[in-house]
Amino acid sequence: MDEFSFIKSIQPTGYRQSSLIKGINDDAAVFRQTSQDIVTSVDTMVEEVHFSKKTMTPYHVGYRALAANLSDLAAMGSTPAFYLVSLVVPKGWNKEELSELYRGMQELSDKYQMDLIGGDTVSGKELCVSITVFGYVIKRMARYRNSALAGDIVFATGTLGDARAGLECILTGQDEPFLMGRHRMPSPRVHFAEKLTVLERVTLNDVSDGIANESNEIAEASAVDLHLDFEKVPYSPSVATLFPDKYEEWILSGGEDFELLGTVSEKDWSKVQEIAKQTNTVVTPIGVVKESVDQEGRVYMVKNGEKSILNKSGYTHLQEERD
Ligand SMILES: Nc1ncnc2c1ncn2[C@@H]1O[C@H](COP(=O)(O)OP(=O)(O)OP(=O)(O)O)[C@@H](O)[C@H]1O
Ligand SMILES: Cc1ncc(C[n+]2csc(CCOP(=O)(O)O)c2C)c(N)n1
Ligand SMILES: [Mg+2]
Ligand SMILES: [Mg+2]
Ligand SMILES: [Mg+2]
Repeated sequence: MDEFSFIKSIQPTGYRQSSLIKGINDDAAVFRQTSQDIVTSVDTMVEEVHFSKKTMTPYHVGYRALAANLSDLAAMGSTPAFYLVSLVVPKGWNKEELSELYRGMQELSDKYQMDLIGGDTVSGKELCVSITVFGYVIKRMARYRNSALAGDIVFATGTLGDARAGLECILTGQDEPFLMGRHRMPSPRVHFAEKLTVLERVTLNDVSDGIANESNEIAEASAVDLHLDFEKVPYSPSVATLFPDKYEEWILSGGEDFELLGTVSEKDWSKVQEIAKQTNTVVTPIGVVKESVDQEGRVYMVKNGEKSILNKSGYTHLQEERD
């Protein structure tokens, strides 16, 4: 297989998005949009950083790579439309493995009616999958991290810490299909976030690094303080049972759960609950937003009756170089 026969093999047979003018097979893709705002983002998965041959099959790599990008589109309240895939392929990856990687992406893109409209394929040392996504959102309705206000309820979707626990199960050979699935095939909260469009204001951030990070990003961007209650943070009982010494850390900073952390006014909380019900999403209130006296924006967490500052923590790329 060479670069060009590979590209031919992954070319879609048809496109779904009516705004697409030119897809794969020219120097670039073209789509036209006049009535909505366009949301775009890119996230990358690298072998030995985000996955290894031991932790994921090629199918999982494709699925997880697109899921992480869809999670950012969800965190902006947008509807997914297009994606482009940039691949660095090491020697030793065969055609079947690459087509499995695309099957993983396709499973999710079919679910959300997305079109694959381009990419790039080069050879290199480690497998690296970089996906660029585009989504649409009603004009001026994109959901930012800077819109939290004092009095808001802080909420989280799903359960936190599952992906980190799932990774541990995979690495240590414990057969826990649910947790392993949460690591390999996370569920971006696209439908839930889209439906929140009916709300005047909601603050959203997706949980890629862990709520210790993401809550601080909301607090800083909005210049408010978030007061979280540790006892309310949702997690799967099996995580606590299997990893009694680790689960408290993992639910705050395990990362890779691709759930949503948000804030919304108290008056709209019942609507959020209703939308959660409609979209089969579990949503849990975990704290409140208060004014920040010095506008710095901090996160406080009450645990065992004691309140302390919750600092950013979790996985940070480039850490060694900085130390
Ligand atoms: N190399 C880069 N060049 C330009 N902008 C970047 C680069 N890396 C990150 N950014 C920008 O920095 C901001 C934060 O990016 P970050 O990747 O932390 O967000 P995220 O995708 O939500 O988190 P994660 O990568 O953990 O999923 C985004 O606006 C992103 O586009
Ligand atoms: C084999 C293997 N080792 C370690 C990890 C853990 N890990 C890698 S990146 C990341 C944070 C999110 O990264 P990003 O900021 O790029 O979204 C975490 C928690 C893994 N998934 N696989
Ligand atoms: Mg990113
Ligand atoms: Mg994000
Ligand atoms: Mg991201």
